[in-house]
Amino acid sequence: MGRDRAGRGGSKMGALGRVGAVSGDLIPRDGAGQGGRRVGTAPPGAAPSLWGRRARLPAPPRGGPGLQPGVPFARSPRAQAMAASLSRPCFISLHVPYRQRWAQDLAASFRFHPVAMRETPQVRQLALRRGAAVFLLNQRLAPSRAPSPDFLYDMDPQPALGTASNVCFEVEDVPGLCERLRGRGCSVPVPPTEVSDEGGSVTYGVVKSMVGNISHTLLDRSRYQGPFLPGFQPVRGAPHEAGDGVEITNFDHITYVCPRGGARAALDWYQRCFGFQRFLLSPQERLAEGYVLGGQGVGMLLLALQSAQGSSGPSCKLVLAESLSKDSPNQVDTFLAQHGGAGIQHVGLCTPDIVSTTRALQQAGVRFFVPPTTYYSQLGKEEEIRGAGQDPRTLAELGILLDTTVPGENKRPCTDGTESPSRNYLMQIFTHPIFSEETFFLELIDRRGAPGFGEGNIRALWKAVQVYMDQRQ
Ligand SMILES: O=C(O)C(=O)Cc1ccc(O)cc1
Ligand SMILES: [Fe+2]
Repeated sequence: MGRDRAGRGGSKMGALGRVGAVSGDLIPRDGAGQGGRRVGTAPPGAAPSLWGRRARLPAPPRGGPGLQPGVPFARSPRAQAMAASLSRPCFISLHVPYRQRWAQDLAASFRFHPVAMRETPQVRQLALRRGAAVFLLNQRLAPSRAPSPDFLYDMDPQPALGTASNVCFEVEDVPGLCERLRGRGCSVPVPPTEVSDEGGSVTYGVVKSMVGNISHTLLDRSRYQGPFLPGFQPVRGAPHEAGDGVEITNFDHITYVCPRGGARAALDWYQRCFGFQRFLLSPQERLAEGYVLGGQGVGMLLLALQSAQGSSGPSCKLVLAESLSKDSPNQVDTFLAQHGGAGIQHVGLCTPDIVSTTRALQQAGVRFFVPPTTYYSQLGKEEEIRGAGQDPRTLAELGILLDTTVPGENKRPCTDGTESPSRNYLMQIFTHPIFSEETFFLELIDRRGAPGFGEGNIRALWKAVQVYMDQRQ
């Protein structure tokens, strides 16, 4: 099992179980990181971890699993065993074709900070971080038709266009999980591999999902004390995050576009292979059908699931979208056509202050979808926004959507007879696609007690994208 991935920059890599892993060419050959060295101890003067502190687990949601939006169902013991320790994403990999503009946008406009870098003659990999949200940007430095084995912690999706193709989860037992997944018929293109440098060692493997080009890196970094991952050099002088108005704390959810008939199959796969649990997006969702949005030119099926809240941190939400629309073009079918198949359509970034973050990002040049003009004037919307304690003019000016999960039910009468603001609502805004095609985009989401998704917001997004696409035709 495993393989040597020798001679690639900045780290020692070896097939697991072998003694004397081949050393990488940028690392002094002093034996550090090989057998005999004590792992798990920080080297003297080690830089602080760029991952931030590991989150302490909030208590799991209580009451009626599966009956409320955002609350997962109980798992079968088999799924529970499989799920043992999938964390929320460590990083999401973006791949950009040779010579295409990259990184500048995420760094300059989205205010993600370059924190660690790895370069070989063939590839450059740059980690960009904001809060606990880390994107790994990958690019080839030379043209080639063959898949490059040179991308560390990932596989080469050989992109013809920019794509977000890998989600990395932290797990406790990489070899064990890879073995179990192989036993379930999954393809494991990168078998468990150990990589080390002076900060310690990590083990990772890459498994292909059954959705389009999406793969998952399974990573154990419990024995690593360095700033990012072995093989990466910290980027010096990374700017301080405070004070630019942008507050992004972590990845909230990842939304996939699946081919027709594919969402249910993907749901089954994530339940069976990763032990993810289904949850209802909204109270209107019916278990057997999923969340079907129809009418007014919208046609989409959504299914949602999340990883178990294990010992390794908060869970990861996945939303699976499938087109039911006969109208074309629409955002889901257009994604499939331009992306060349299923894949990650957008990533939701959590913010505790969507107004300030949207404003700061707009000033930095980020373009957002504009909701239909009727959104803020629809019956009851202004009251809903005010009831939530937000200002309708500000939200309209910035294009932020607001949805209370169950309109009307959240208002809590105060003892003096007035109503206090609704407590359970969420606010969202969606960026234009970040690559040159109409495929991958980002979302800001500010959750105020609402763990699910809002029907009004999804409809408004659908329409906003539709208007944008119609204009570009
Ligand atoms: O509301 C959200 O944030 C979602 O992620 C749901 C969703 C899924 C697919 C779309 O094309 C639009 C919205
Ligand atoms: Fe989303």
